[in-house]
Amino acid sequence: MTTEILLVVLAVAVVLLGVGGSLLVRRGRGELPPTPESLAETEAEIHHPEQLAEATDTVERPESPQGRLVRLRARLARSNSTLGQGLLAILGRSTLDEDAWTEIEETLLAADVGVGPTTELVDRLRTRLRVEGVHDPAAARVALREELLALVDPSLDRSLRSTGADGRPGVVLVVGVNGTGKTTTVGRLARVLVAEERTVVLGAADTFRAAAADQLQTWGERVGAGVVRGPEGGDPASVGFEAVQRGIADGADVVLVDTAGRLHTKAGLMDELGKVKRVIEKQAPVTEVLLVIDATTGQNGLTQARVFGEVTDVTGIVLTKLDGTARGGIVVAVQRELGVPVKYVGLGEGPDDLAPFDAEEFVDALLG
Ligand SMILES: Nc1nc2c(ncn2[C@@H]2O[C@H](COP(=O)(O)OP(=O)(O)OP(=O)(O)O)[C@@H](O)[C@H]2O)c(=O)[nH]1
Repeated sequence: MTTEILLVVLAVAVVLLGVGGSLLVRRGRGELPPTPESLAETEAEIHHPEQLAEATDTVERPESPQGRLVRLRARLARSNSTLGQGLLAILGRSTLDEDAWTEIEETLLAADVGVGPTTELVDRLRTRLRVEGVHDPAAARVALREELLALVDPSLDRSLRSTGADGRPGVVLVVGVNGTGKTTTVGRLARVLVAEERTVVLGAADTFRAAAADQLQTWGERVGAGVVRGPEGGDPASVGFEAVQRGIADGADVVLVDTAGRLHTKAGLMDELGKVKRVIEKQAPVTEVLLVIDATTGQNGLTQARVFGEVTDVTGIVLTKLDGTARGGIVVAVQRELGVPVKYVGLGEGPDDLAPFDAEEFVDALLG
């Protein structure tokens, strides 16, 4: 008998706790706790910044993006020592014969610079050293630096297009195959923007991977950014829509939308990304489409770039994991492939290891 009473009390407590918890999560929206029906596709959960600030003890202050590439240049130099130091060693030889130029070519190709840009660089450097009668290693280094720089192209506009018009937030759509570090990049970009004193809302439109939304929520909580997420397997476009709607309502500066990249057929990908963009643009124009590519995947990364470039208007590239590869030349190859600039590079696993890309810093880091 006593056991039965105890069980009843326990059951009542569990029910009360459940209802209380649901109300707590959804407070301020004047709604009842969610029913399975109310978690329909179009329903996205909204996590307000003030709720998040309460939930976390301390909101972090991320490192300013300025100077990050300088801080991280040692990682770039270390992983790409064969490229920079290798080229300098060959150019430092007393005579540059055919074999030496073949070696230079092979070094550039091994670093994923790509056939076209490699031929261009070798031809220009060769002509230049001959015409200018360069013999000493210091002068050869200056010439190499200038030619590498020309390939990376310092004239490209690498600023993030994150400013909206007419009082609406800028909208940055982040696309790419899952596993490239896309979600991590969205979280890191939020930190870059928060460090620049901008307010951010994150949209977890990668509804196919529940962990992606959880990850994003953690990133958001750490910097006090609101996160809009939907039910697992829900409609990514509606999450994007609600994220931008929330950004407008909160007067946020930027909305960053993480998308799913699990689709490998071009038609499916086109349908999905096209729909996300179209639906979002009922609220505000997408100001930037960033493609995330894992630098360690070489040719595979370039193939991905090609496919994404065909299905959506990519306006900027983020190259992740550049600290873990000797293929730094992919910066050149991928820019050529898409005709759009690399805007950020990932150089480590830390939350602030995403650096705004700078052509001169990059080339100087390569040459050590
Ligand atoms: N060394 C290094 N690791 C990175 C970099 N960018 C991301 N990572 C790591 O890669 C791991 C996760 O990347 P992914 O497996 O691609 O997962 P994700 O970030 O959720 O990415 P998506 O699946 O694309 O959404 C994490 O441990 C990140 O810290 C980088 O630039 N350098």
